[in-house]
Amino acid sequence: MPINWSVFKSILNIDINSSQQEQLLNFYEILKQENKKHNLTRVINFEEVFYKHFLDCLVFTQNIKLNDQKIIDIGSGAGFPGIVLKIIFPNTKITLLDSNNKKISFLNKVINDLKLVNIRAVHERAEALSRIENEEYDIVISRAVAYLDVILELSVRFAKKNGKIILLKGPRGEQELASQVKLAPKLNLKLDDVSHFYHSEIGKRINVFFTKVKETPELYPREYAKIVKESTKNNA
Ligand SMILES: C[S@@+](CC[C@H](N)C(=O)[O-])C[C@H]1O[C@@H](n2cnc3c(N)ncnc32)[C@H](O)[C@@H]1O
Repeated sequence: MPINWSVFKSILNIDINSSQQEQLLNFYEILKQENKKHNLTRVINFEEVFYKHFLDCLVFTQNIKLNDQKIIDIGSGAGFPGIVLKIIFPNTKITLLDSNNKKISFLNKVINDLKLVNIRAVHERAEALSRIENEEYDIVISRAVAYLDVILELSVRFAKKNGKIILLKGPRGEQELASQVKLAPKLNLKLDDVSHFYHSEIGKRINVFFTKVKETPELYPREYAKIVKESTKNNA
């Protein structure tokens, strides 16, 4: 089946050139190949990867202009959204973070094979790395990593003052939103926008945008076990 690249424009108003198309195809081939060994993603049929990974990762760019920002993708997994963002917005500077070394090896292979620059993959936990890379990023993004209040606390310290935290969520995002009401002010975050999107092939997406208004209190992020325990209690 021929690939309908025009949907980047028609659905998301994104212009994509032939070298970006080639990079996405190469990314897909590496993913398919390595998935046989490492079980990186459930979604592997090309059409599904095209809509449910590539296009899905770009929906939020309708709400924010990407150019040369410094971005960290927490829990990047097989490179979503970080690798897709690098291909489509090559001037961004991207850190891909994951606590699973198998994912980091895969991400390094993609970076090398596609000859991507100004992008690195780091094997570490978010709560540990954010104490080191404190307030270094313009944008902190993640997709499908944890419940909304948990990922918010894991993200917050990475963001610069006035930096953005963007959570790419599925249909359950709406219900998870209640968990930010008490937490966001403690983290010095302001909820900017909750963006609802639906497309028959991509599905229902809820993207949540925060701005960091002041520096992060020393307490945060707490130990992972504590964050999850409180989240479970609050969201029971
Ligand atoms: C369900 S996968 C999602 C991967 C990718 N973002 C996507 O949307 O396909 C969640 C990833 O987050 C990573 N992860 C979970 N908790 C983490 C933490 N505290 N620090 C860094 N990575 C974490 C896991 O290793 C896993 O690769």
